[in-house]
Amino acid sequence: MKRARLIYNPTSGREEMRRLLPDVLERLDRHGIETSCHATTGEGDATREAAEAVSRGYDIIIAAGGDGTLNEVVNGMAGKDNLPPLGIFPLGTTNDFARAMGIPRRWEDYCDLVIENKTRPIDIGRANGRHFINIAGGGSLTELTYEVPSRLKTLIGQLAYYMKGIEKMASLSPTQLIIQAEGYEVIEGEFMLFLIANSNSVGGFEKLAPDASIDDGMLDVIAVKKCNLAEFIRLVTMALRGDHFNDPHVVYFKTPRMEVTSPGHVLINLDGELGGELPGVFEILPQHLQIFA
Ligand SMILES: Nc1ncnc2c1ncn2[C@@H]1O[C@H](COP(=O)(O)OP(=O)(O)OP(=O)(O)O)[C@@H](O)[C@H]1O
Repeated sequence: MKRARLIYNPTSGREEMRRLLPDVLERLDRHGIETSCHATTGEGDATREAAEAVSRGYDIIIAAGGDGTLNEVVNGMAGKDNLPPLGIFPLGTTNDFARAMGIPRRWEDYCDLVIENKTRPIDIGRANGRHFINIAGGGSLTELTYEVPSRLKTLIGQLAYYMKGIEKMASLSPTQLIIQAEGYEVIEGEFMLFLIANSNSVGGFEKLAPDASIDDGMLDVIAVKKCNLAEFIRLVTMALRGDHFNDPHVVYFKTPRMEVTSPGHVLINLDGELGGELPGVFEILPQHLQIFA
């Protein structure tokens, strides 16, 4: 018998996990996976539980919830030795990461992947000691993810980000950044934002970093140089189609590690959550975690 720990956000996805729980547990148990559960109670709880599950030597950890819960679970696990593989039941609105990994929508299909032990290694990003799996970034526009009220988010999903984004563009301002990436000369200048992608699915922009691969040991960095509102809107439209790489405002490169500093006050966004502020050291932990996928 294997032992699994299922950490789920009971409020995610119209409380879907509560409904599915008996069937999920029964299916796993029938195939030799004895699963105990923890319903998260609020911020930070999933991180504590995941760290505890690693220490207690569970064979499998499963995170059920939105990207927030997943990020918390990864933060509880990453950096430790002897990590068990991680399963993901995507229950949120965007589920960026699960989409990038091609995780099946049907819970039955996903349980079967866990039962058959189908895993693949993934890179984990680290920024000033905290971890991210999808994307990190900074600059005024990346701050909008904290400002979308969560009730609005669940009501109308991704549209909320775009609405807030349009509202925010009017007050878009550049920041002075110094970017020191391993393998490159120092880049210094005024930027609208910088994004560091680990996977290639970012808030509906599937073509933002089409080359980003989850297991290549590299971060894909996209920085947008100072431009006016019209130019920026044009760039966003181009980015939806993946045509932004030839634009003179776009700096794009891959690196395993980089340091970003600024004389200004710049917040760091990690997987849509607030992750401290610059200066920041961003690095990749190559193939650090096994995911059922
Ligand atoms: N019982 C709970 N009640 C309220 N908030 C919770 C609870 N458990 C966890 N949380 C918090 O809710 C945050 C968001 O959760 P999560 O991302 O799983 O759900 P979501 O908002 O449905 O997903 P998405 O962000 O994709 O819309 C988590 O980061 C966590 O801090």
